[in-house]
Amino acid sequence: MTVSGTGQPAIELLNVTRSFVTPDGQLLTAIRDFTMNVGRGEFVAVVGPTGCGKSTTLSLITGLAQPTSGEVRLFGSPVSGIDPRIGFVFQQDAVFPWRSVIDNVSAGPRFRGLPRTQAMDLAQDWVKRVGLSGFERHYPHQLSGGMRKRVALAQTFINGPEILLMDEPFSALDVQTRIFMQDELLQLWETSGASVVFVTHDLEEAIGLADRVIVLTSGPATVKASYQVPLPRPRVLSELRFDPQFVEISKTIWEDLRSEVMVSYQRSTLATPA
Ligand SMILES: Nc1ncnc2c1ncn2[C@@H]1O[C@H](COP(=O)(O)OP(=O)(O)OP(=O)(O)O)[C@@H](O)[C@H]1O
Repeated sequence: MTVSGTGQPAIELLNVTRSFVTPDGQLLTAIRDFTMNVGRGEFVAVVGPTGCGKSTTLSLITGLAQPTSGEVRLFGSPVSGIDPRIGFVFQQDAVFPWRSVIDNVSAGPRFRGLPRTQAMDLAQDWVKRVGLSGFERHYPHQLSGGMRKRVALAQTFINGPEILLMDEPFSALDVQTRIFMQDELLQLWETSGASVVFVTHDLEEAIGLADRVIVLTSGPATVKASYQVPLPRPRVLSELRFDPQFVEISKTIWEDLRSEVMVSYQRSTLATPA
């Protein structure tokens, strides 16, 4: 599945800088001279200190934000507007609270114009794939956090995204549920062929899931280092954390990440009023 570094990349950020004017009129540069690419079918995790510019990077890929300078390309063409080939999963569940599970999962195909019966059949299949058979008529408030996340995954994968952007999708879940969801994500992704950018604060999660881990500097974000993860697939995250190779890679990347986290922490401490 992984085609890291081969062929035309799915995503390219070329010397991208993105600045904002803050509410008090200051110019804030969130990312600077940022260059990275994601191969077709590659799973890339992005880690960096809090507030360094990870979400800004994702919004540039979506086309929701434009670079101040530099260029963002998808499959070799400049990003222009929202691209239907992109799917998103965020920390907050993007499920419709007033719709049942099956209606949530079928929403994408229905919006795309698929006839109701076909959309429902497809949704039924995805509900089954994410282990929610029997819960089709439940509403989001009747589900656990993990189940709602499964709905969000089905809702996204049903549209066959070529690019999947994930912004701390599992961070609100308890630790055990998170590990199961990570395993489920890998199973769904491995048959999808999607190119993934997965933003997380959790280094173990990044290494367990990804083909490559990109470490960002404390803001303004730029790419500090990129690590290939040589762990074989298929992977089972619930077992992987005790693998000596996994522990070794974690130590190496943490050495790099720690110094950036320290810079970020010291800045936030200095910024705190006495
Ligand atoms: N629309 C905006 N206007 C002004 N500043 C912004 C805007 N969006 C982001 N920023 C600033 O840009 C910087 C990077 O924000 P971003 O959300 O990309 O970081 P992050 O790494 O995703 O953060 P976290 O780790 O907390 O999720 C922050 O200082 C943030 O306050």
